[in-house]
Order: sequence, then C-alpha cells, then structure tokens
Amino acid sequence: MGRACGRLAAARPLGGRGMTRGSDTGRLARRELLAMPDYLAHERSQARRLAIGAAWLVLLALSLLQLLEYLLGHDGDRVGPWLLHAVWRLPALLTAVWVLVLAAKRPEGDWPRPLSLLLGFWVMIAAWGLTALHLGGHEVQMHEALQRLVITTVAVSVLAVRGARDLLPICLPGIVLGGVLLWSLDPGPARALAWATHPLLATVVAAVIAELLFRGNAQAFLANRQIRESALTDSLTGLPNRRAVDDALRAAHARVDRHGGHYAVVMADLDHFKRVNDTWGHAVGDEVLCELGRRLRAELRANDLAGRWGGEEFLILLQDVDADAAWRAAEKLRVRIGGELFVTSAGELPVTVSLGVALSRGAPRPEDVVNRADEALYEAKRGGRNRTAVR
Ligand SMILES: Nc1nc2c(ncn2[C@@H]2O[C@H](COP(=O)(O)OP(=O)(O)OP(=O)(O)O)[C@@H](O)[C@H]2O)c(=O)[nH]1
Repeated sequence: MGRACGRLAAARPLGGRGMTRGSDTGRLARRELLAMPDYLAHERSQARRLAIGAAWLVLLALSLLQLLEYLLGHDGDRVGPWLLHAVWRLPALLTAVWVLVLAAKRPEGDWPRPLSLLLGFWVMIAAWGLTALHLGGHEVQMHEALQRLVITTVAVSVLAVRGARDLLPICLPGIVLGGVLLWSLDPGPARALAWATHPLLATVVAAVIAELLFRGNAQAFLANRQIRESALTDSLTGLPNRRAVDDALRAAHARVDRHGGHYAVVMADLDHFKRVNDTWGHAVGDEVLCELGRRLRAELRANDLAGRWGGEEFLILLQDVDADAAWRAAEKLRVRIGGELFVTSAGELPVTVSLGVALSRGAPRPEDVVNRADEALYEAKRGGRNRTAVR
C-alpha cells in the first residue's frame, strides 16, 4: 500500500501542472502539451534558436549563390533575370533580417507566428509574379524565378517550426498555382528534377522536418521535466520534497519583500508516530504518511503548498495570510486530520498532528520563519499534542 501511494503520487505533477496521462510523448496530444505553460516557453525558445540559425543560413546561402552566379558569369549579359533573382531573394532576406531584429528586441516574444505570416505574404506575391511572367510569355525567367522561390520556401519555412501548420494553408494556394503553371509549360519527364525541387514538395518536406523537430523537442522536454519533477517530489507521499519546499519558501519570501504582505509557515508533526511504527510496522506507518499527504493536499487552497520536510514532519506554506487566518487554516487541518480515522491495512487508526504556526512579519530570512514555526510546534507538543500553537 505504501508503495502504491508513492507510485500514484509520483504521476501527479508539482503544483497541479503537467501531464494528465502517463509520460508517453507519442500519446500526448499537442493540445495537452500546449496546455503546459512551461512547455510553451520551452517551445518558443527552441523556435527562436532555430529561427536565428535558419536566418543566418539563408543569408549565407543567398550570398554564396550570388557569388557563384557572378563567378560563373551568369549575370553580366542577362540583367533582367539577375534582377528577377534579387527580387525573389528579397522575401528571404527581409524575413531573415526581421528574425534577427526580433530576436534582439523581443528575446522572449511570441514572434514565429508573425514571421510565418510574413513569409506566407511573400510567397503569395511571388506566386502572382510567376503568373504575370507566364502571361507575359517569359517562360525561362519564370522557371528561374520558380527555383528562387524553392530556395526561399525551403529555407525559410523551416523557421516556422512552431507554426508549420499555420504556414501550410497560407503558402499552399500560391505554391499550387506555381506548380500548375509549371506543369502547363512542360509536363515531360525531363522536368523530374524541377519537380523534385518543386515548392510544394519542398514545403511539405520542411513541414515534416519541423514536425520531427517538434516531436524530438517534446520528448526531450518531457524527459527533462520528469527528471526535474522526481528530483523535487517525495517518492512516498508525492508531495513536494524538502528542496521544493525550500525553493517555494524563498520565492514567497522574495515576493513579500518586493510587494509587501505576509506568508505563514505551518510545521505539522504526527503525534506519537513512533508507536504506529512499533505497533503495526513500518509499512503501515508509510500508509499513514501517504494518507496524511492526501488530506493536506485536499484541504489547501490552490496557491498554498504542503511538502514533506523530513520524517513525519510536514511544512505548509500559506500565501497572503495574517496571523488569524493562518491559525484558522492550521486548526482546520488539525481537525480534518484528527477528526476521521485513517484507513490502513492494519485497520482504522486514530491519528493526530501538532502544528506550529509562524507569520513572516519582520523575519529577515525564510529560515527565521521556519525556526519560529518549529518553536511553536515544540510548544504545541509540550502543551499535550493534537493542538496548534502560534509564534
Ligand atoms: N513508516 C515511516 N516512519 C518514519 C518515516 N520517517 C520517519 N519515521 C518514523 O517517525 C518516528 C518519529 O518518532 P519521534 O521523533 O519519536 O516522534 P513521535 O513518536 O511522533 O513523537 P512526537 O513527535 O513527540 O509526538 C520514528 O519512529 C521514525 O522511524 C517514514 O518515511 N516512514
């Protein structure tokens, strides 16, 4: 039973966040992933890194292409197509520059979506340009322009790793239009290579790459998250462990230092717990600890926190309370725990706790609040147990 409690609790994420079903990434819907605020932040930062890398790649590739064309002497006698190339490169160049500006100005911003919208816009313009060339009878230029469009689309669409699904519906009409025009020009097998680099195919490939990257990211993220959570969770009760409680205490202390207000620390300790272990065995003691964890969790408000401080001692952090409210909350816990027998494999056992309450008021460090709560707990024990004392 004790181990079952631990397993059950381990699946429950800290602070109510996280996975609702197992840890298998393959079965986790994107919807569920996006409901995790920390996953969203992770995905944004991944997309940003990828976008910056891809933007530099595009800039580099375009410069090299330009240089290559110059070295091969493709430019001199055909000013028209050369200008045309420059025009097709403009979307990628502008997008790349914009990525760099956004990355510098809004490091945490949600900008891959506007980025993909801009790209979609440029692709549509390009598609209409192709139509104009076709209608004007400039097939050669149109073919070359299409190749430029391929480069632009492939390179820049990878930027939209987060918005691949947004990108496709925007780009597809323009790309399909380009494909139909190409087909109508020369549908023979000699165009196989052109088809292989066809923008439609290229965009689908880019979307698949983006999806694979997304899945890889999600898997790595969930694995890390699990490691992080198990490092902060007490394996027996599933409550935050001492390290997690310590972090929460420091955060609460910093918050009241900055914004004012108070928090309270309640130290709760099972009464005569040694007797439970000695009489019924350690496994039954574990069951009692598990049940205590469940009752603490059930009684607390969403922004309060209960964690296992060590052994049979639990620390409860109450946010935004005065001394009176903290005392009332502690009393409610005491009554809830002592008022109902604990069902264990050894039968129904009476269990009580003693509680010590301290308010953060005037404490320079969180440790001082904890020490005062400890002193109050000692007082409650000395006073006869199953009671609450305040310091
Ligand atoms: N089953 C179980 N027992 C634990 C665990 N951690 C600590 N304990 C036991 O908790 C008991 C604490 O005993 P004491 O410190 O004497 O406290 P107490 O018997 O509760 O007495 P008071 O606190 O004075 O009311 C010891 O028997 C420990 O072995 C645990 O994870 N599981």
